[in-house]
Amino acid sequence: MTQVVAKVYGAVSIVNAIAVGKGSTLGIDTFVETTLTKKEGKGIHITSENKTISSRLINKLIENMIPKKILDNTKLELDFKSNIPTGYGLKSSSAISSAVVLSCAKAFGKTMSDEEILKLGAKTSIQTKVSITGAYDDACACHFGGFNVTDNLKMKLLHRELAPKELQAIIFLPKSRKRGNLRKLKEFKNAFEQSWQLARNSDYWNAAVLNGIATTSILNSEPNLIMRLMEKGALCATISGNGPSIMAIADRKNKSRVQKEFSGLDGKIMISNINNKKAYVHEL
Ligand SMILES: Nc1ncnc2c1ncn2[C@@H]1O[C@H](COP(=O)(O)OP(=O)(O)O)[C@@H](O)[C@H]1O
Ligand SMILES: O=C(O)C1=C[C@@H](OP(=O)(O)O)[C@@H](O)[C@H](O)C1
Repeated sequence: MTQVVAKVYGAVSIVNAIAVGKGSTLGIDTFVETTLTKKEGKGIHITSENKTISSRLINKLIENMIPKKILDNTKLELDFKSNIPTGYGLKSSSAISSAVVLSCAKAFGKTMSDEEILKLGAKTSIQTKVSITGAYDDACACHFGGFNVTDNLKMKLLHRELAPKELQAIIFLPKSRKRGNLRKLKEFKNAFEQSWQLARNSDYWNAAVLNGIATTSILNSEPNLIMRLMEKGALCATISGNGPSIMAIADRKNKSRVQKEFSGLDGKIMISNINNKKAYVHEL
């Protein structure tokens, strides 16, 4: 029996990649932890906090990695612990993908580069329709932490750098989980291209504000909220990913004022530190 544990962190968006195929992201210290047990036998059994779940994404990742002949003679048990809310734009799917690939590679003695791990996750997310572009931007931030700037269509990480670790992400999770019409994002390519160019030049806060004004306007959210958060001293504010979460980055001095802006709204508030740590895996 082999047992391995992989831990991968969460992230927020700076620039949504759907419109122009290029994105930017920032690591935060939410996480997904996978414990993989490999035994003699057959079948894949997935649990999340001890409840059985089914996941096409996870099954497909394993199928894409491990030859059928080997899988037919191996029993795999994967248990997930996660504090990343799923389906809010906070990168749970990218974190899960990296955690599965990292743990399978370790358990089966497969040497994979970071790029191979990330590309496999991105390709599988397109294959299973979990993402549109492959979300290579999200995958990089979950895997490496810090700021990341990517070309998702080429699956290339163009730049990454550490982020100021004293800052915090203040994240609002609206009670209504409705997401807007994503096809509309492509009608405003110019705004996203400009926003990505700012991120490419390491001007992340302006990039995120422009992304925030564009995404809130297009996805029927509240552009005014972005302005109000900025007035309260946020360094930036935007919808994260396709939403519906809204994130603001602030220093500790302005955190409470920014947080208060969310407190009258219907939903939950989450505070997270910035993450610059890389994902990791080890054998138990
Ligand atoms: N804990 C989990 N267990 C299994 N699958 C998960 C888990 N978390 C996320 N996923 C996968 O990720 C998808 C959510 O992806 P998406 O809608 O892009 O939101 P997010 O921004 O959280 O990544 C889920 O539908 C599921 O396929
Ligand atoms: O489907 C995709 O390719 C993407 C989905 C969005 O993220 P979420 O899945 O977190 O909403 C977006 O931010 C990312 O740049 C690309």
